[in-house]
Formats: sequence, structure tokens, C-alpha cells
Amino acid sequence: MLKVENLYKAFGGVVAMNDVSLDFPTGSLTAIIGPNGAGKTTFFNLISGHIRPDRGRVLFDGQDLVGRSSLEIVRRGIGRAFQVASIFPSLTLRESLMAAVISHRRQSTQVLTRFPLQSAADRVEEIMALLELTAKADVLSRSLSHGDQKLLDIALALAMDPKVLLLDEPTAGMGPEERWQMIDKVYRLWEAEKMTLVFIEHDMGIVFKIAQTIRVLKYGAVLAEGTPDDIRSNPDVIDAYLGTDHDATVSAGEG
Ligand SMILES: Nc1ncnc2c1ncn2[C@@H]1O[C@H](COP(=O)(O)OP(=O)(O)OP(=O)(O)O)[C@@H](O)[C@H]1O
Repeated sequence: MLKVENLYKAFGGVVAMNDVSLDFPTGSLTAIIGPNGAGKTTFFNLISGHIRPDRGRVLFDGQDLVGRSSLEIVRRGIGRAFQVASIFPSLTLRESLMAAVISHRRQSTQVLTRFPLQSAADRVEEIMALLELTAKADVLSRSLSHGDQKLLDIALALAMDPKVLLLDEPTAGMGPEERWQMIDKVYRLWEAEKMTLVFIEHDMGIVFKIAQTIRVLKYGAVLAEGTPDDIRSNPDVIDAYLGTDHDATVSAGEG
């Protein structure tokens, strides 16, 4: 189980994370929402070890991860999909995934199978099937569409066999139809891999539709948490979104 306690981080005078305590039960599906600058990405950076908190703890299966490298945190099972920059541009989709799976398994202390290459190749095919990328297996990463590059990014995170997967705006930059296709794949991935999934999302229609639990951040603090029904009717949340461009999407999610 992933749990953060009293996380605090300031950048100069800006308090980006202000005493945040949250837990994410094993196997849960949680959306993190909040207005621009609320601290959502900082929250992920603190969990994944890319930023060190000034105070507080990040507990994973009871052990504090603060101070450990981002690589070690990935190896312990907290994966994160990055933006497209992380993709190997000159390899095909299948090659990129194969490189990621092999590299992860070489570093892993687990006992390897008798046929490690075959087993890695099987996992690559499984991940591609899960995200409906098989038809694009031989396409160069740099030639993939924006949406498929985002899927490859998620696929690369899966290559690390995460127990927890953090997705920062998986639908960013997509049109409405493509968003729903993407989130449908994310949902099926969560069901199939039985992992703990935490995603940041601005589209309230999507959030209300798929999240089991929603955590709302504002000014680096937890404004509200609860089920989609709780959040939708929470006056503080409605207030936080009033007068911003998110207002329309909050209403859109009420259907
Ligand atoms: N490395 C940094 N140096 C200085 N300030 C930072 C840094 N990272 C984040 N901040 C500040 O911390 C606050 C929270 O930023 P963060 O990116 O976490 O918000 P967010 O909720 O992800 O926003 P958005 O929805 O716009 O992506 C903002 O005021 C931001 O300017």
C-alpha cells in the first residue's frame, strides 16, 4: 500500500505541497484533480523521487522511500509514465519495449526463467496487446501518432512491472474521442494488471466516469476526497472550480 504522510515542499516562497497525507489502498483507482498550479505534478515528483520533500514520508509497503533514488523507487514497484521525450526515437515500438523489459529484468534480483529472452518477448507482446499497440509494433517510435506515443510511454512504465502506476494527464493534447479511447485502455489495463493506479486528469467527465476515489488538491493542500458522487456535490470543490475554465467540464461530468 502507498501512503504519504505530512508531505511538505516549498520552492522558494511557493509552498507547492502543504502537509499532505493520503493513502492509496492496493488495487485502487484514484484520480487527482485540482486547478492549475495546485501541486498535482509536484505530488507525483515527490512520490517518484524526482523531488525530495522538505518534510514528510512516502511509505510503500511500510518502508519510507524519501531520499531513495528515482531508479530505486521504480525497482521497488512505483512506475510512472513520462512525457514523449523518454521514448527511444530510432527504435520501433516493439524494440523499445524489449529494451525496457530486458534492462529491467537484468537489474532485477528475481530468479530468471530458463528462457529469459523468450519470456521478455512474451511480456512485450502481452503489454502491446493490453494497450492495443500490436498493429504498430514495427513502427519507429518517432513516427507514432501523439496518442500512440503516450501509450508507448505507459507501455514502457509497464515494462518495469509496477505495483503502483502514476499517470500524469494521460489524455493531454487529445481530442474528445481520442481521450475516451485512451482512458478506456487505461481502465482495462488497471483491471487486467490489478495494480494501484493514480492518475492526474483535467477532464471531469473522464474523472467522474472511471475513478473510484477522487482527491482534490488546491494550493498544495487536500481540499476534498471521496467518491465521484461526494466530490461532485462538494461545495468547496464547486467553489474551487468556479470562475475557471474547468467550470464547464465539472458540469459536463454530472450527466
Ligand atoms: N521546480 C519548481 N521550481 C519552482 N516552482 C515550482 C517547481 N515545480 C512546481 N513549482 C510551483 O509549484 C506549484 C505547483 O505546481 P505543479 O506543477 O505541481 O501544479 P499542477 O497542479 O501540476 O499544475 P498544472 O495543472 O498546471 O499542471 C506552482 O506554483 C508551480 O509554479
